[in-house]
Amino acid sequence: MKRTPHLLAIQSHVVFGHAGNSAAVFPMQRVGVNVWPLNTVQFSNHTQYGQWAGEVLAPEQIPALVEGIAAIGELGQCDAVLSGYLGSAAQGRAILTGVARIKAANPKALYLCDPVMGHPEKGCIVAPEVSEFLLEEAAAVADLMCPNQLELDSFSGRKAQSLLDCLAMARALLARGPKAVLVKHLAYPGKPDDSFEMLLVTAEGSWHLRRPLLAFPRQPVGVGDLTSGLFLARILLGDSLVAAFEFTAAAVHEVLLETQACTSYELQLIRAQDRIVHPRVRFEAVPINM
Ligand SMILES: Nc1ncnc2c1ncn2[C@@H]1O[C@H](COP(=O)(O)OP(=O)(O)O)[C@@H](O)[C@H]1O
Ligand SMILES: Cc1ncc(COP(=O)(O)O)c(C=O)c1O
Ligand SMILES: [Mg+2]
Repeated sequence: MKRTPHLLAIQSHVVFGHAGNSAAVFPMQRVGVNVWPLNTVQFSNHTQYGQWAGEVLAPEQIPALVEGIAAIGELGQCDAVLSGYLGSAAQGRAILTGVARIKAANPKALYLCDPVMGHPEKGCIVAPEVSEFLLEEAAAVADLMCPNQLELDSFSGRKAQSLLDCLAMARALLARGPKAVLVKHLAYPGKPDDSFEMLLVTAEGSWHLRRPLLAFPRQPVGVGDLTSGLFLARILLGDSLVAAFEFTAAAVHEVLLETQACTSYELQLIRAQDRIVHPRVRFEAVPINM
């Protein structure tokens, strides 16, 4: 019988709705991964509501919890670590300590870093030290990185001018260490208005993917977290990087279709759960030869 992979997911938790682990854990479980959620914050709701209650986990708790799993002899079972929104660079460093401990217990374990930096136009920006930490420290350790274009722009210190420019920025990030860079959401002048585009860049090649851009009165939150979680889950389940990329785009699109049909602000993960596992749509990752 094929072993069920185990994945340590270190990101935020919201009591109501879906962001961070609250967007990623259930879909990753639903596709067949044993998820170990380690919640970096517990908030009542995601921050785009403009107000919330709750607390941030003390950074030292992250390696302490990892050590607790080591103490019961289970850490070697961990096949991957996923990290998302960081409250501070200190929290990021605590995650890297945990990653090093896990890689010592299982040298094959993968680390996917989603370098969440928020959207300045939504009033959500991370401290410059977090951006610096992600580029200078996390990128060197991460096996996979999943920025969106805003995050890539922030790493590059300028805005992308074309698709080729996005590709160059993703390649520059790849050169810092990861084996693959998934750009979850492209933005560049001249991008067709009706499409939502993504990019996968590895040492072997680059692939571009288009899916329909859906209209929402308010952009749902947690899409990025859902995207990086499903991408890693499918890799652990044995997909190639390109297959995991195509699967993720299709599954996320299904969730967005359901969310749009319900005119809901929060992602409709429960209603879309069967289609997350068996998306009806398929989007092709097209190789880019430039
Ligand atoms: N097909 C789509 N149509 C319209 N909006 C989408 C679509 N897919 C994702 N989005 C929106 O685009 C943004 C996704 O960008 P991304 O950077 O990947 O994630 P996030 O901002 O959630 O980290 C989110 O605001 C999400 O609500
Ligand atoms: C608590 C929390 N976690 C994570 C996120 C990131 O969500 P997204 O996937 O949209 O980047 C947000 C966004 O507002 C948030 O409020
Ligand atoms: Mg994000």
